[in-house]
Amino acid sequence: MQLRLTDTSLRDGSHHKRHQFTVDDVRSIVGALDDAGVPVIEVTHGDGLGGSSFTYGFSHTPEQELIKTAVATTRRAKIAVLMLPGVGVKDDILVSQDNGASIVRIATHCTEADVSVQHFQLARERGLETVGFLMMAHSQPPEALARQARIMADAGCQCVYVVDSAGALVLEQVSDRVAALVAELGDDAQVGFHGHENLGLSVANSVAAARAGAQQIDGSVRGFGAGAGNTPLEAFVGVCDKLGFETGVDFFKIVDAAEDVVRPVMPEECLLDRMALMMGYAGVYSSFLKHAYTQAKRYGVSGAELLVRAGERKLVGGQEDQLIDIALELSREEVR
Ligand SMILES: CC[C@H](O)CC(=O)C(=O)O
Ligand SMILES: [Mn+2]
Repeated sequence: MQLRLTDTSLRDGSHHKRHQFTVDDVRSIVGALDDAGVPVIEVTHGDGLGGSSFTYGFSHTPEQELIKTAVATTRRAKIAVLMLPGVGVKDDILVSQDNGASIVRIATHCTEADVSVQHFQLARERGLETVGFLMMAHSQPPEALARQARIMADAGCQCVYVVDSAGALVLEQVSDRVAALVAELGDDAQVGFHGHENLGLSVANSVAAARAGAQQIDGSVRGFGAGAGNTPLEAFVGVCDKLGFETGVDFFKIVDAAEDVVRPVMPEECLLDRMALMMGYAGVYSSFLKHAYTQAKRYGVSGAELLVRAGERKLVGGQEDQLIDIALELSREEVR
């Protein structure tokens, strides 16, 4: 069986690098991944088009410069961009297309697919390939996710992803969700899976997704992504070789790219440490990790406790400022 892989290190990894990618970083990573045969490479601010802001963190280099560089560097791989409606706007999609991106991935919280309808319609009218991201997929049962996937597919989405933003899903919880989408969408759209490593299961979960019928799988070379990182793409490629899934990616080349090209661009390795484990266990959006570090340090409270409470509050993307509220709550409790 054929799987189409997307590398997200130059988008999800942007969270880990606090959005400080340079043109040189993009050139070297895209060059190496393209050479290894990775078919799709995503390049955008970590929070998607338009994400460079006080709330999410300013980009070192304007994302459209990074997208242009990726397009100029790649020989075979398609360049994808991610957008969260409201963070970015439709014009951002059009500018990205003018700069050579050919796939647009629209991400919504997994109960809010209806906000993506106009973006899918626009993208298809303009001849872009479309992907939908149902984020925080652990928070909804399979049937509810499938209903949201149907909204995206009817709007023109060609592949709907089960997105384990918190790295909280465990094996059968992945296959049940993927299978529900496959049953709902049939030939109308493909199904994909995007994993995070917060409970140490991203590769196994991606295998579970593929076995349940997912045809597109995300990963990031060296795991370079938010939280404990994404599915390490080079490991997943090796596992696919062993299991008979065809990816078209050269294992030896991608292993070299991970070590020699991607690792030097990373500020540090993505770690499965206490904070990351709390995210997976409590079901917290992986991109909250750096914000949680910042607020825990600023208010002198436990980052792990902060994340557990963020999970209890069921925070979704865009509610980063509530981490300040929780940090204040914790510091008041400590004073008592
Ligand atoms: C802020 C967007 C988010 O990082 C998208 C994503 O990769 C996820 O939800 O896992
Ligand atoms: Mn992610």
